[in-house]
Amino acid sequence: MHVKVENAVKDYGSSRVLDIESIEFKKGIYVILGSNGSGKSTLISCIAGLNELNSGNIFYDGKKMDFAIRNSICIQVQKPYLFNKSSYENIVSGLKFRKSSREEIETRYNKYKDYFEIEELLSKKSWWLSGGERAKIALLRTAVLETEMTLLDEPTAAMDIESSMRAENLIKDMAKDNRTVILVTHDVYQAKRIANHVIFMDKGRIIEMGSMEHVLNNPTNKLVKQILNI
Ligand SMILES: Nc1ncnc2c1ncn2[C@@H]1O[C@H](COP(=O)(O)OP(=O)(O)OP(=O)(O)O)[C@@H](O)[C@H]1O
Repeated sequence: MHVKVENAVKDYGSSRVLDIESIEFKKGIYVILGSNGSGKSTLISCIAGLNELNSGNIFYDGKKMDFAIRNSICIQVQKPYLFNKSSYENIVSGLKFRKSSREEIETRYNKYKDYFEIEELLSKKSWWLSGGERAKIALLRTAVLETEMTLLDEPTAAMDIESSMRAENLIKDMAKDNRTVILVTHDVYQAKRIANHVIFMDKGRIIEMGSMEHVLNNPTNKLVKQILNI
């Protein structure tokens, strides 16, 4: 899906939290980095249609948001809510909500369940899971939907190193077949490992963007240079 954000402004009271002239997302993994409060979550929640811009436009393959587009986008928010059901029920809950057939649910579940070692978690009610365990179940619930565009807000923040690596493999697979992933993270190393494109934000604005390779080799912004340790 080709998403174009134009002249996007979002204000909360008198404070402007998003002020973006233009940005486009096509296929691959786009990683958004930036300090706390720089507008990363606001941007992706506006793209997902969870939040409204005060002014500006977002076009999806040249069109405005509608029901079909909404169904081809999935956002995993920073603190995903899990139902107080088994981990299995949580993983397939989005598919059930979208009225997938029983066969489809089983096929998708089996396709994704081994990205993490979740055997022990399956019988547990989600409310008893640790933070990292919940993060794995949430990411699987997002992955099984196989949406054309997936927006992820710090999905690995609570995971241990090995689990983060597994999650990164899953995220790479979410961007296969010309699909798009937009990942918000504070982990520059993670960005270096998996990003095709990188966007740096500061105070609601984009201060640097481009292919990962280009930005790594030719950062122009002083803050970006510092973050990348260049
Ligand atoms: N509903 C709201 N009402 C008022 N201010 C808000 C609201 N939601 C977000 N903000 C403010 O908007 C700014 C941008 O927030 P946002 O969550 O997009 O930042 P972020 O870059 O994702 O930060 P972090 O890295 O800490 O997750 C922050 O200053 C935040 O306090």
